[in-house]
Amino acid sequence: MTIQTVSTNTSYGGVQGVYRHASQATGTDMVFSVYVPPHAQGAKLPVVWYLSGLTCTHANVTEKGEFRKACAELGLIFVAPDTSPRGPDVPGDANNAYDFGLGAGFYVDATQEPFARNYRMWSYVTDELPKLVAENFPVDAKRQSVMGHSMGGHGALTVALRNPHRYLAASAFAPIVAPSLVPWGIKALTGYLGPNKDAWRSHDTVALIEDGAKYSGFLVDVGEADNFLKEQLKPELLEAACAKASIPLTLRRQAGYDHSYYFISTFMGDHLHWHAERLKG
Ligand SMILES: N[C@@H](CCC(=O)N[C@@H](CS)C(=O)NCC(=O)O)C(=O)O
Repeated sequence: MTIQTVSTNTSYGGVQGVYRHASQATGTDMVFSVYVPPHAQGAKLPVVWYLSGLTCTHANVTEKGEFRKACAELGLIFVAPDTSPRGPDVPGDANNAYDFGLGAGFYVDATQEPFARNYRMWSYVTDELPKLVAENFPVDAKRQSVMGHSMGGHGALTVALRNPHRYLAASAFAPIVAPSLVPWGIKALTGYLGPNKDAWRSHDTVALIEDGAKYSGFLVDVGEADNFLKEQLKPELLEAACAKASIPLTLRRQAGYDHSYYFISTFMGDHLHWHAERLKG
């Protein structure tokens, strides 16, 4: 599997790169970013996966996430995939809405037409891209963790709950915790997986926990001034599910913060320290 370098820039003594490759999973070219911190030659480093939210590419967090200083200090590789397949032949939302189709893959493998061929973001982020990154960067595959924002917070929590031994830590900014119950999620899961709600449960954090999935603990930040908090995010449902299942949850309600990268970048350092603590060799 080969990758093409789009750009590299030195930052905090490491290298911030952007790369392109032909994805088998999505049948399209995909672009992703990787930050490799300064490290001793031959060293293998832990890797943090960051899954982005609606409308994002790799670029939003790469440019606005302010993760590099902490990653350089903590010795963490940081990988940011795109949020959907893209290209002239990839079907999107019929009305060009921002919350379905391009930029809104929801980290599932679609089963419904016309999306099933390209919208395979679950396979992409849990299988194809990890293999590609391990082949091309100094990754210690035994030390991986995952975080994300909003739709990507949903992705991070579901990926962790379904692969608890591979991802040693999981955290989220403003995650969609119960997509089966909120407008963004209902639209996406119906469109990609069809109307049978049984098929949605393995892509719903609260449902996965209700169905018995276990995890060592989550760090979740939400902003109290986030316009999506009450209708789409509903952190109280995660709080209740974790309490019932005895899954440790650190849920922080941050006064004054909204849904934006001003919020994410403020608490990015806290999250990376949380991950580094759990990724120690
Ligand atoms: N206000 C946005 C809603 C989508 C949104 O807030 N997206 C979040 C993730 S759910 C985001 O990170 N947007 C890109 C950015 O802030 O850079 C829109 O209508 O495009």
